Amino acid sequence: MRLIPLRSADEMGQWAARYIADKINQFHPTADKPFVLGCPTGSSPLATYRELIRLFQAGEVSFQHVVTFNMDEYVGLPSNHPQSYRYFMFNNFFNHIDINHDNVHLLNGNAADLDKECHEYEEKIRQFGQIHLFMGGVGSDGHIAFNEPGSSLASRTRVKTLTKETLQANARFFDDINEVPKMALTIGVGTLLDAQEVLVLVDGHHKAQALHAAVEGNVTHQWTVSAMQMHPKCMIVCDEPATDELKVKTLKYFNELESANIENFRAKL
Ligand SMILES: O=P(O)(O)OC[C@H]1O[C@](O)(CO)[C@@H](O)[C@@H]1O
Repeated sequence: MRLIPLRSADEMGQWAARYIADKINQFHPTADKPFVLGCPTGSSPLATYRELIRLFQAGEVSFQHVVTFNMDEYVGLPSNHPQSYRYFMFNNFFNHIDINHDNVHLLNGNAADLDKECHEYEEKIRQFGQIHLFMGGVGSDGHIAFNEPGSSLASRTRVKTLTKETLQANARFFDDINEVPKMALTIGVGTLLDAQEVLVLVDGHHKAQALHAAVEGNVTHQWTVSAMQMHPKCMIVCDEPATDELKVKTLKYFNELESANIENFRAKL
């Protein structure tokens, strides 16, 4: 696991966007060989999407041959609801880049048969072989995608009941906490572990315990982000407040490991 300790959420966005753009460009995607990108929603990836749009506008990356799979979606929100993850993705990202909308895959939280929807989603991912890079955010309870505490670390895409902590955290996006859907469709921890590479964004003091669990804790279903310790290629990008619960020694170790890469990245900004 790599940990990239940066200063701020904006800097995280710049790092993650540059990383994703470089991966796409190095892959040389074509219609027959698309780059498959996994996408999260929420506040964590906003700066990354903003920067990816800027890189696209600057001609530094194209999404013409990129296929996307989103991590999760609320159950029961109309697809044009401003808080639906479909709306979020088009509004914050897809409408501003050159992606072919046929290449966009989102879970349908209004499907008549939700289990079938989840099963077919896994099947669609399999048809592309593998997700090349899955970006994710983390909840303050350590959930990755909507894999809440207690989720099987072998889980696949399925329906999940959201915890009270997640409902409270996401209430800020709704007028009233009672409007937050209580269930979601989410890829599983196993789905994420199958990706070739995972990039996790962790920002803010309220995520400090989750970051501690991810980096210094044991692998446990109580903090599903900790399963990323078992991934052969996982990079966690964080800001300063998120490191509040890390041991000084841990932070020093990762700072030293990544200092040349971070200096190099800052020099190019
Ligand atoms: O980024 P936020 O809004 O803090 O939410 C944490 C994560 O939990 C989710 O809401 C569920 O996957 C993600 O969208 C997000 O990355």
